[in-house]
Amino acid sequence: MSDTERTPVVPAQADAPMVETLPAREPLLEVDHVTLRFGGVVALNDVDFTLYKGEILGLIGPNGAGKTTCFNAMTGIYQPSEGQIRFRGEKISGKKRHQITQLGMARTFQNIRLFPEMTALENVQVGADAHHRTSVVSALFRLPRHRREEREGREKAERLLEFVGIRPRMHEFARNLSYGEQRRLEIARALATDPVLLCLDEPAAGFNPAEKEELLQLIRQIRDTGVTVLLIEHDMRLVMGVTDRIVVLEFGKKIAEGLPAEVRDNPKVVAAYLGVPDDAA
Ligand SMILES: Nc1ncnc2c1ncn2[C@@H]1O[C@H](COP(=O)(O)OP(=O)(O)OP(=O)(O)O)[C@@H](O)[C@H]1O
Repeated sequence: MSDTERTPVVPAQADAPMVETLPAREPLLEVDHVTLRFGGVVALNDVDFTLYKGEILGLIGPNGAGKTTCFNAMTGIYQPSEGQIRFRGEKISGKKRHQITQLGMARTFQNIRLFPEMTALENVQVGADAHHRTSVVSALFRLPRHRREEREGREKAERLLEFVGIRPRMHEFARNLSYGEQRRLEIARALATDPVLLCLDEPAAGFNPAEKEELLQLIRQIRDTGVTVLLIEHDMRLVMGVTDRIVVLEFGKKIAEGLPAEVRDNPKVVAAYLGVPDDAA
């Protein structure tokens, strides 16, 4: 895929046309009857759903429902025992992590994974470096092309830090950033690979209500630049406020899928969240 097919998330895009609120119905990621077992544990049981281009999809469910396993299967960490996952029409199975990144998928992790001894700027530049084309020779001798890419990478990293709201902290070591700033930095680093799909694994974990609200705004801004977003979350209220559609897992099975209001009123979902037995819901 050429770089021009991607929509980079940088402030230069701020005046780009807004994506329609209604999801475009072009499939981007297809989870096709996926079952995934760990020994005797069926972490995903015939899970089937599609993520459409331009939407914010919430993947929710109580603890142990299979959300992270589903994410890990989508991002190539686990291979499904049965079924398959397609991203932009291509099978994910058998692809290496960097190939999936090159295809345009980026993710953040439930437990923050930054380089603590690098600055915020350097952490983002590492992401942007994935797209550099210069050879080792060019880098070693600092040929003009390499120098230009280095400069562009830095400018892009600065714009991304501005976009996520932590540019004033760009020279700070990642370990010195506040928890909320580190979460934003993770998002900036993921965006540096110019993804078409950004997968966020519980990005609001540990946030207070004000921080959650700010994060929702950031997620909307990301979507408005043309990036499709998949959001794992178990805070139902948070998901309701930002997603176009929601898929609900419980014990590895999809128990509901639909618009936020439909999902919220679904008795199975209410039961799953309140721990009410199915037949009493
Ligand atoms: N590597 C693994 N080996 C064995 N079992 C696993 C592994 N990863 C996940 N599981 C099991 O698979 C099931 C689904 O776990 P998963 O972490 O995907 O749930 P989750 O919905 O992300 O939960 P949480 O909200 O607590 O993060 C659980 O029963 C879990 O114990």
